[in-house]
Amino acid sequence: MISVKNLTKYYGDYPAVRDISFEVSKGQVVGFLGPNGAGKSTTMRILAGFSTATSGQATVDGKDVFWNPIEARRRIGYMPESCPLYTEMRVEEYLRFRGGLKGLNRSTTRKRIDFVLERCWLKDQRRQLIGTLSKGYRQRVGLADSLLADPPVLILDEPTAGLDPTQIRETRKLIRELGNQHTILLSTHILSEVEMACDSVIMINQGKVAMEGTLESIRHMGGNRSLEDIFVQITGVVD
Ligand SMILES: Nc1ncnc2c1ncn2[C@@H]1O[C@H](COP(=O)(O)OP(=O)(O)OP(=O)(O)O)[C@@H](O)[C@H]1O
Repeated sequence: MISVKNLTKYYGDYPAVRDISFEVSKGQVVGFLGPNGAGKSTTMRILAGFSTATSGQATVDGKDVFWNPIEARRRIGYMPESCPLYTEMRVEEYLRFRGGLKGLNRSTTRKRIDFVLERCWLKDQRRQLIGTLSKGYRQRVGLADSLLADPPVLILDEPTAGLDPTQIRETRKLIRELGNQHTILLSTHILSEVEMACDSVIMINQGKVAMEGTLESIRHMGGNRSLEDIFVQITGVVD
């Protein structure tokens, strides 16, 4: 469903992503795991069509991200790390606006808004100004937006960052449920999140894929140690 081949991205002279390749199969929830600055957001932004690559290939549902960007983007719901929401709009108004941008007709937009407001626990906030929402609620609006057009692929960049423990738990549960209908690539540096929400893991470090596989196979490759121990060894982060 997502295929990345030899993807490289330089910012000036700095290689943020270095020749990475990976595949995400249909229906999988995959954790994109790595320390700060590993290149997760950069890769996700490229996949979502918000940034160019220096070289390499990427397809989403068979559509080339660089050569067929409109078709590729139609298949992706992207939630960036900090959602660029319009603070002067009300939640429902914003989602209606986004539905229009995504090419949904009015009746589909209406139905989908009701669905995503319910799914993302936003029914009581539908008429609230986005600027008056707390960070956690803004994250929910970002998630609702990514689900709006019912895309087959969700690319979620640290969806639980900044949430309180209850919201984190609810969001992980939601992601798990969404995994029944969507292929999901989810970035995080929270290891327990991967263990709770994901089928498999792609670990990246310094712009390169360091290890990938199911949680079981990663633990096996790492000598049956915990995911945390393996992560610390790979990333060289010391307690
Ligand atoms: N627009 C930019 N210009 C220059 N360097 C950038 C830019 N965006 C990211 N970088 C650099 O590229 C590297 C990878 O950044 P990226 O945001 O992809 O990492 P990340 O894995 O998402 O990190 P985090 O977990 O902290 O969000 C970092 O060293 C970062 O400083």
